[in-house]
Amino acid sequence: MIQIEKLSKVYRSRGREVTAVDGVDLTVREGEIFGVLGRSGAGKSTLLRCVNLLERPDSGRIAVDGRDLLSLDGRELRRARQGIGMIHQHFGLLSSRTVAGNVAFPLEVMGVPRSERAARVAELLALVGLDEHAQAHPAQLSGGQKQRVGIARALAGRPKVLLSDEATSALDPETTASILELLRDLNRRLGLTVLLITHEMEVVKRICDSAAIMRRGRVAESGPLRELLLRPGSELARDLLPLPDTPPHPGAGTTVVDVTFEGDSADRPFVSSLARTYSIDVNILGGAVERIGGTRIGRLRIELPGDPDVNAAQLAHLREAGLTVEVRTPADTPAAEEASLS
Ligand SMILES: Nc1ncnc2c1ncn2[C@@H]1O[C@H](COP(=O)(O)OP(=O)(O)OP(=O)(O)O)[C@@H](O)[C@H]1O
Repeated sequence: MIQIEKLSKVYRSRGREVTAVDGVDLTVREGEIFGVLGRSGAGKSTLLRCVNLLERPDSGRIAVDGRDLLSLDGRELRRARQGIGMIHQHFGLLSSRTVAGNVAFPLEVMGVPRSERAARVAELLALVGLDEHAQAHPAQLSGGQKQRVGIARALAGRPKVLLSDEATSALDPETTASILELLRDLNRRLGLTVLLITHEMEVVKRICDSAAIMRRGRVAESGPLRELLLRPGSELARDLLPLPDTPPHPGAGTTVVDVTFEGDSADRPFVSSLARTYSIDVNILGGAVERIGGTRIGRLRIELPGDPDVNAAQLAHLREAGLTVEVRTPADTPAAEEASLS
């Protein structure tokens, strides 16, 4: 649904150049929720704003629903933008207008006749659960309600794509959860493709089907969430399923292994199977389990007696059980892990 190829954007001001987006390739499939994660300054906002050409990239290609946006003329681009809604961290509502007036605004701009507008506004407000607040003004609403107005307004042109710029960053955890639930619900009911940017792991964990990690203008890794988490060396797994940093340097005579597994750990008694098969003591150093997209994915850090070279059979045993197995080396220091989202 969204294809981004070799996209670059450089800001130039007062003789200084900042490469905000640096050769990004990204594919967002139709009907999925795709999260771009990264720290402040990573280039997320710039990337998102390039997708509806609020920001014009220096080079690269952006296709939305099969249309190459950079090749469109003014009128065609305006039409294409109707198919791309956007919501913002600070909602961007017009304080002088009522809730209904805010949602009607894009319909007026699109030239929807007055006779049709009221019904469409009512439909949109019902969709986001705000039908009873149509005549309220933004100042009378909570943050969550304001974002619901923002969502209703973004959906006015029946877009296929919704861009979300840190839509829950200004909200408390409970309200965040309800807005994320609404986005998931709209995604399913309307077949809406959602591209969101966030610095909150919680957002990715709760609703994203796929994700990318951005760092210094580049995509460090991207793909379906489940695949990413099971991929050896995954930064996302490191952040989403953190393990304690004990021990940063595996001591001589032991092997420290991070094992990533899917499904209930009870269904996969790999620790006891390993201990039984090789008559060894397996020490569990830490673990994390999360429910992601309906499946449980977990990571466990375990310690086996003996150096890695004497544990070849034991490691093969784990791999044969379909587990992702990563042997910790002295290079895996906390400092190396700290770099993950920077
Ligand atoms: N209009 C601008 N002019 C000059 N530099 C800019 C402009 N907008 C962004 N930048 C710079 O581009 C880089 C990427 O910024 P961007 O806002 O895209 O990152 P971000 O990941 O969205 O971070 P944040 O969450 O803080 O907005 C930063 O170094 C930023 O200072």
